Amino acid sequence: MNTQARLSLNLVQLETWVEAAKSRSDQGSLPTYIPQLAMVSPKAFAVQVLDCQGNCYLLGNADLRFSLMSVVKPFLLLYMLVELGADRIFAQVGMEPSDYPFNSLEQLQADGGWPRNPMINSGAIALSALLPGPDGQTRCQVLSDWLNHWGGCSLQLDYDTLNSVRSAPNSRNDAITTELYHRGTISDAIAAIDAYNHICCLSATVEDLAKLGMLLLQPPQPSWIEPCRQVKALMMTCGLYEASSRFAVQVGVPTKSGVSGVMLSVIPGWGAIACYSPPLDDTGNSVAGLFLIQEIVRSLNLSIFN
Ligand SMILES: NC(=O)CC[C@H](N)C(=O)O
Repeated sequence: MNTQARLSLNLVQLETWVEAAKSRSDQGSLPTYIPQLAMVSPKAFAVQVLDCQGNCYLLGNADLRFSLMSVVKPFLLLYMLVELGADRIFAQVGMEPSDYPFNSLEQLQADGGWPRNPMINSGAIALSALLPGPDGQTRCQVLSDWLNHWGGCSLQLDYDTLNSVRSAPNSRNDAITTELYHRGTISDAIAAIDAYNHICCLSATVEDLAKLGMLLLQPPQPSWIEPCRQVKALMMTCGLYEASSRFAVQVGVPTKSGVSGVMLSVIPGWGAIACYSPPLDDTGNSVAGLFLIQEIVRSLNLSIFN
C-alpha cells in the first residue's frame, strides 16, 4: 500500500522539469553506429504523459516520429507471452538482469547461447525468431498490426532507418545471431535478425508510445493481466540494461529505453510517460529522458515502492 499520496501532474510543473531536462541533454551524445540516428537534431524533444483518468499532458513536438529501437522489446515480449504463453517464452529467454551492455556477445557466450533476458539484443533476436512469417517484413507487419489494434496507435515501418541499419553492418548483432544459431536457440538466423531489425525500425510519436504504455497498465482482457505484469517486472529489472538496478533504487518505476533516445515509463495505477530526446549517456539511455522521468516520479511520489 502506498503510504505517501501520489500527486497529479500539472502542465506548469511539467514545463519546468522539461526545461531542466533539455538543458542536460548536451551532456549526452548521438549514437553513430546507425547513421540515421546520428543525423537527427540533438535538440529534438517531445513528451506525453497519459494518466489512468484519461488526462493527457503533451510538450514538445507532438508530430515528431522516431524509431522505437529497444523500446519495441517489451511489446515483442508482450505479444509472445499473450500469443505463445510464458512456458514457451521463458524456455527461449531468461529473466535475469545482464551484467554487460545491451549488445554484448560475451554475456551470451558466458550463458551458453541462452539470452539472459528479453530486454537486451540477444533476447529480442531470439524472440524475433518466434514471430510468424517467412521474412522480416511479414513478421514486423504481424507485430505492428497487433500492437496498432490493441494499443489504438499507428506504428509504421521507418524505411529510412531500416535502410540505414542495413547500410552499416552491425557485427555485434550478427555475432549474437550466429551464436544463437550455433547453440540451437534459433533455427533461422537470417529471418530472426531481419525481423529484429525491422521491428526496431517501427516508428511512433510520443502519443503512440504513451498509448502502448497504457496497454501494459490496463490489460484489455483478463488473460493479459499476467503477461502485462511480467513485462513490467522485466522493464523494472532489465529495461535500462546495466543501469536498471540503480534506476530502480533511485527512481523506482518500470522503464524501457531505446538507442534512438526514446524512453517509456509505466506506473501502475497512475499512468504512462513517453519521452523522446536523442542524446544518450554511456549506457545508451537518453540523458534528458532519465532526468525528466526522475523529476516527475520523485516530485509526485510515483515510485511503485512508496
Ligand atoms: N538499445 C537499443 O535500442 C538497441 C537497438 C538497436 N536496433 C541495436 O540493435 O543496436
